[in-house]
Amino acid sequence: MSKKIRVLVNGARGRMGKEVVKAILNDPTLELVGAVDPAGTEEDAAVVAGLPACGVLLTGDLSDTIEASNPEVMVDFTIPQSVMGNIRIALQHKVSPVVGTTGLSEQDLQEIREWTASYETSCLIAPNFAIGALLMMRFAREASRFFPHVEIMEYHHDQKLDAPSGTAIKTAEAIQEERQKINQGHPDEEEIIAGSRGGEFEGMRIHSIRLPGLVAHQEVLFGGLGQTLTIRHDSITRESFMPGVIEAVQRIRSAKGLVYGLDKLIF
Ligand SMILES: NC(=O)C1=CN([C@@H]2O[C@H](COP(=O)(O)OP(=O)(O)OC[C@H]3O[C@@H](n4cnc5c(N)ncnc54)[C@H](OP(=O)(O)O)[C@@H]3O)[C@@H](O)[C@H]2O)C=CC1
Ligand SMILES: O=C(O)C1=N[C@H](C(=O)O)C[C@H](O)C1
Repeated sequence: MSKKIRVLVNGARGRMGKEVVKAILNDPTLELVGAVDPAGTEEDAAVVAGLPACGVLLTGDLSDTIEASNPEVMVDFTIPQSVMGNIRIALQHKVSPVVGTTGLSEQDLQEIREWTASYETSCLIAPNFAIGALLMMRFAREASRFFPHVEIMEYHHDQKLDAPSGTAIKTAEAIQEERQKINQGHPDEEEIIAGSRGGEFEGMRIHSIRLPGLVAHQEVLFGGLGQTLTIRHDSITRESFMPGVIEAVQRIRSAKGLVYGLDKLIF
């Protein structure tokens, strides 16, 4: 059997981080070598994730942990405020980041692109790792050729920090690349309550719903003459993201520079 890929999980106590720790420990091609979260509690990462102990303890400092554990890949599910710093630290150590954390701007992506070039290390930024969500984005892009009038509704749990979701932004970008430019809605429409029409992206409206009980869901709604088309994806549990995360970890070291979107790595 070929050598296992050495992986560090950043944000290992979080909702996604715990799921990733489990997925890595259950995959025979991967080895968990580090688990970072700010409290650095020194608890066993597997126990925190609900499995029997694996011997990897939670630590608090990313640089120190990279130096001590020598990972090849860092999986990052942290928070929008810390992700840029984390990516830079990983790249400086020639560790490839596989990043699920959302909230990155176009300018951030450009900066990461430059870092990957100067440190000669690849990096994946993937706003969504669920294969069904990638297909939803692809189908939405295709549909927008025939239905240019579109609104995006994204639904998430109420602990989410960023709005709109990374997936909604990526979907809007994909549609914008494909459809003819149009102005949607009535030219004289007026918002009686500010924000009622949602966020605006290149003439498209994005609506962000936050409620307990939700995980991650999105509808792309198209309207045409006498008809509507709805393309919907639901992540019912966070396990939905794990096959994509594992594929990404296995493939990122063979990629070059910044890869934006898991579709670019696997389709
Ligand atoms: N791409 C995808 O497919 C998906 C992306 N996401 C994205 O992943 C991110 C995480 O989501 P989720 O797991 O729900 O969030 P959580 O809040 O549950 O987890 C984030 C974790 O990161 C920790 N953290 C905060 N700052 C740092 C830091 N500097 N270094 C290391 N760890 C840190 C937090 O610790 P503490 O609580 O102590 O601050 C927390 O344990 C979000 O941006 C979300 O949008 C989520 C699902 C799928
Ligand atoms: O915060 C989440 O939960 C999710 N975030 C990602 C996003 O912003 O698109 C992916 C998924 O929707 C879950």
